[in-house]
Amino acid sequence: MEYLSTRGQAPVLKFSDILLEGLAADGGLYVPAHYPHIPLEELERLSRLPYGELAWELLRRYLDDIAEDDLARLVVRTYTATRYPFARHPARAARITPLTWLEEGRFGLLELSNGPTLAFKDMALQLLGELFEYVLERRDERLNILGATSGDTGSAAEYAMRGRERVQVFMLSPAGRMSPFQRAQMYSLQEPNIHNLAVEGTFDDAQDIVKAVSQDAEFKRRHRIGAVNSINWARIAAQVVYYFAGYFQSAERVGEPVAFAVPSGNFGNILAGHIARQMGLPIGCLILATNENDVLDEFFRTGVYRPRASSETFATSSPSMDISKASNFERFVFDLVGRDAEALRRLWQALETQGYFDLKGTPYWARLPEFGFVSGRSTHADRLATIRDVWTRHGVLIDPHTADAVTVARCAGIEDTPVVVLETAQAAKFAETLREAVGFEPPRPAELADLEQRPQRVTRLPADVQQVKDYVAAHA
Ligand SMILES: Cc1ncc(COP(=O)(O)O)c(C=O)c1O
Ligand SMILES: N[C@@H](CCOP(=O)(O)O)C(=O)O
Repeated sequence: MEYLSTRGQAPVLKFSDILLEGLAADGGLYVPAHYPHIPLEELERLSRLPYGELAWELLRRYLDDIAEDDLARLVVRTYTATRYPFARHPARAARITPLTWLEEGRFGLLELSNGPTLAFKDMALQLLGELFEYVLERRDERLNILGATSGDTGSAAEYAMRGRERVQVFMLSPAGRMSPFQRAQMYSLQEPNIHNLAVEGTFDDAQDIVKAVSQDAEFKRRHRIGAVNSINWARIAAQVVYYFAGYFQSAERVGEPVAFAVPSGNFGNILAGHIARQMGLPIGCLILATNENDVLDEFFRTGVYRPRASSETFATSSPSMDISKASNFERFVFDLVGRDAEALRRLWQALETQGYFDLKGTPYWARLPEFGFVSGRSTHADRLATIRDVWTRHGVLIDPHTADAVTVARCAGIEDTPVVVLETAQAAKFAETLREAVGFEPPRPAELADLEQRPQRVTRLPADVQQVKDYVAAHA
């Protein structure tokens, strides 16, 4: 498989190169030259495989410059119940992403947050840890990973990379905008290859810094800068797998449509659903849910994409989705404009010069229904009411991000297909909001009982590209 940049002005590369490259040299994001199509009879066969084998079958189509046997070994050893032990019902942990029906056959939760950091980011990042080590060892290279987090990517990346000899992680997090549990997960890590930098700003500021540093070609080359955010295509590829796993658990028959509801911020999670759909998975529709930071909902309702400034980005009770500039949206728009890199560049130029683009009235907007998106937003009051309702009626505790998707999915009025909500984090990460909703704190795994009491290690920095570069240069 060849990979090209959405902006069309960077070299075409193979998978192992883009794994280490992260952001493309022209500022775009790497995408595969095509999405492999999986016919119905092949879907039937895949539906009978355990998660690890399913992952290998799908990933080998994208990661095709890694020897198939080696990839099988890396993938199968990643997707085990030992790495993803925290299933709602321990007997179902072997499924890796078990489905919990709230209404049998009609409305369910796909558990994606049973890994070490209790968020769906572990689904891809545990594999990325293995892939980085494999490729770096074969090339005898090292990598300095620069990442940005709104709360969950950071800990998942750090847990996956800690102690790995050839990798250092520099993770920017928005100071004061994550839950105490999320902060403690990252800042309590003491491994010398982990560097936590609390930036005075929002997630978008942090992500802008990551992109600015990555676009300084000389700095990137000198310090061998790589990415763990969904900038990195390997993240998206690994996330595609759980749509297949969720589909096979929920469809009455292979071939029948299923809708997926996805709590969204940086657009990586739902982009993976879009790709699964392009590959032939019978996804009826993709229900995109935002919190009060509703830039993406605005686009799907009006055709206007208007990223907002940090000063207009609210700190909400689903903090990991406090994002107003969705990085991966660029990959979707690339498909929407018929993979025309020049058209894509014109739209991103408009973002630079006028702060928005408007697709209403264009042929692109007319094509949008083909892609099956439905969208909606949720507020603090909605998420509290939903958490309370799901607990009272079903005895199931959900986290605030999942609650946003449940809220929006319930309003979407989909009656004719099962609806599967992606459960992106465990309630334990957001104790304060859960207490407000149901009156008690959610249980957590015994091994994390003292998490917030552990000593923390973090460096505070202003949201300034040069200061981040200086820090990386001094510690890389
Ligand atoms: C718990 C949780 N839910 C949902 C999201 C949104 O996912 P995405 O940024 O891929 O749209 C995030 C952050 O990425 C998250 O951490
Ligand atoms: N919500 C994320 C933000 C980063 O998204 P990513 O998927 O691009 O890594 C987080 O929790 O950090």
